[in-house]
Amino acid sequence: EENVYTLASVREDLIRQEDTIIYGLIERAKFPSNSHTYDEKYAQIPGFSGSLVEFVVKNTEDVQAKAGRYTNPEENPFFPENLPPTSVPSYPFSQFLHPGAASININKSVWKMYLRDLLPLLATSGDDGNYAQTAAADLSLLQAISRRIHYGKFVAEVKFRDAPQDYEPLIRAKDREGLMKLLTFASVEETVRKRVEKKATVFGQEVGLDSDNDGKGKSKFDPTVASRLYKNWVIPLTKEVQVEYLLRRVD
Ligand SMILES: O=C(O)C(=O)C[C@]1(C(=O)O)C=C[C@@H](O)C=C1
Repeated sequence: EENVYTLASVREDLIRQEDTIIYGLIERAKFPSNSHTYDEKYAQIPGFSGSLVEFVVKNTEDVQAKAGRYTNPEENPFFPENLPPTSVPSYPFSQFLHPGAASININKSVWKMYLRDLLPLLATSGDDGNYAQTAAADLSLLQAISRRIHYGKFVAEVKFRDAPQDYEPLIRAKDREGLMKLLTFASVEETVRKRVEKKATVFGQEVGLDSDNDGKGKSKFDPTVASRLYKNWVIPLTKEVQVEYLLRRVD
């Protein structure tokens, strides 16, 4: 098999994805809240009903679907309805996941969390007119967060293969609570949260040539937003994906 997933390799991948999410936070924090971006009544785009951010995300997903993005089982669209098929030659992505994985997409929850919970923490209030740029920053951050959360499918498959005898009885009994307990590693979660806050502090600081001033300037965003994002939403939703995946794992 081309792509071998192990608990160590999926955790390494999750660590690398932290960087992408933190850069995404920094890029979005560059803009103020720009509430018109999210206002359905503001946009008035001919032939489209919805907000500017919906317009940008839907249309970008259309283009990326044609370019093959969603043939990779690590990717999940926000608007899977009416997405065009890929128009490029297909790549043989490893079929590591159980086929039930394809029916798991919790991007509706990710979207709601992003608009309702994350943006108010991240963006200072204000309006600078850069709505399209704001929507583009939202899109990359949403995609990074979604990819991380749905990576729970791979984490769960690895855990199942490592200990089917522990998982199978809980799956058959549809014991969500038991599964949640079995897949949880509290100390790993704590390490993740602390590392994310440290990375956010380091990546968000001003870098100058005078080392006396390093880390003294204004941070590009509040690093605790990154750790709160992980603690309150990213880790819980990754675990929800793991439970949903496992419940479909034995048929
Ligand atoms: O590393 C794992 O084992 C995971 O399942 C990932 C993760 C996370 O989202 O960071 C989720 C659940 C575990 O309790 C620890 C960490």
